[in-house]
Amino acid sequence: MKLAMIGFGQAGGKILDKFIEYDKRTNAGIVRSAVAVNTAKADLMGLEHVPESNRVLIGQSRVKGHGVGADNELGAEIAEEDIDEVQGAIDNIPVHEVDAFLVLAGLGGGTGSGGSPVVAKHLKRIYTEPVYGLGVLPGGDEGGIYTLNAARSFQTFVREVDNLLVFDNDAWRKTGESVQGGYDEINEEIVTRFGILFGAGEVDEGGDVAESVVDSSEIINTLAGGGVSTVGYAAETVENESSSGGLLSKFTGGGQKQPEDTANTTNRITSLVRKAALGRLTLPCEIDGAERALLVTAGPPAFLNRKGIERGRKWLEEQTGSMEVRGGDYPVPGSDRVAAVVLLSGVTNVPRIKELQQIAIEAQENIDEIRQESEDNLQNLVEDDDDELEPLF
Ligand SMILES: Nc1nc2c(ncn2[C@@H]2O[C@H](COP(=O)(O)OP(=O)(O)OP(=O)(O)O)[C@@H](O)[C@H]2O)c(=O)[nH]1
Repeated sequence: MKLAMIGFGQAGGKILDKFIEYDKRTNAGIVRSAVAVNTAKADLMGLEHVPESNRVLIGQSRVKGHGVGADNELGAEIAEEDIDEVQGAIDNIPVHEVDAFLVLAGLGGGTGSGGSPVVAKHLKRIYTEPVYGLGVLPGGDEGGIYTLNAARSFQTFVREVDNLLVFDNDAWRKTGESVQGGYDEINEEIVTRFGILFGAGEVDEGGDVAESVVDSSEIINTLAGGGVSTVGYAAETVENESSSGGLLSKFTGGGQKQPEDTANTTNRITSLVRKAALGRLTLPCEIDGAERALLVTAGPPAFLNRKGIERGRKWLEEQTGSMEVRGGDYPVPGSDRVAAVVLLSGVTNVPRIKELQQIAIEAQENIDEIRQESEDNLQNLVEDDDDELEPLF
């Protein structure tokens, strides 16, 4: 499926950069256009793959290219004020060639957290293509302001997009390591999962057509209906004689596909599907209650089969309780891996989201209290002033 990606803020830009690199490396053909937006000039200059002409610096008159310092209200204000500059870059996207927009951002900071919902709303008003979000939640060790920003931005972002795909940094940091230490690895995890998912709908017509190739409309239908989505992934290395790599193949007569035992193929796929759905999800949650799901099995065509997908799909239906579970192949002839990617859409039983919502409610109550307090103080001041004025007359 072809996407127009808009990376907002530092995290959004870096993940976008990684997506382009993945696209070049794997020939997946998912990034049709890429635009990076930021209030910090240094972050835009640090990007490697986003074309320079598609890097948009906003808020120059307000923050002079230095970022908004985790102030997401300022991030949102600037995005609104400078939306024409963002639109200027989007105008260069051949929108008739894309299947959807994907707005990427870290929700804990200021620029991406505040700006991404603003841009998503704008895109939805102008274009008929679906607008998805890829929102990154902060690590628990990053401090209160990041959590509060994420709590507020999450609520707005999920409302503005057609579906919010979520990645939780907190669930992915290694024990004893802060998130900051491992962004490169984390970003690689993000693009692998979402790359296979979106790449599945982008198989060349002339290429290897497997028994049931995933179509981009199946991805769109799984994401339709809104809400929050999470993705699971599991992979296993296989001895693919036709894999492009491996000097050994020259000597062993590589290129001849070894017919695999069908039962083996089916069993491998079934267990990969279980590992993907029950292992670490991009946003950890209970999988029962997911409204819709999509299963993609990727790998060399000789290692994919319809029976494996059918079994995996049935198992997912039982586990999620959903009647809308789609599934299909993503043939990658040169690969030496078989992978299962499970997209769970419309998930409701998510502890991290409940925690964030609670934080947002408490913050809102505190804000009301603070406002009330300052109004009372103001009133007292006025009354005090009145008291002081009276004796004069
Ligand atoms: N997964 C991932 N998360 C990141 C990365 N960089 C930053 N983050 C997360 O994103 C949040 C901070 O957002 P940034 O994107 O750095 O901030 P910003 O949107 O540029 O906003 P300001 O710096 O405040 O102007 C934090 O919660 C980080 O955990 C990254 O490369 N990968």
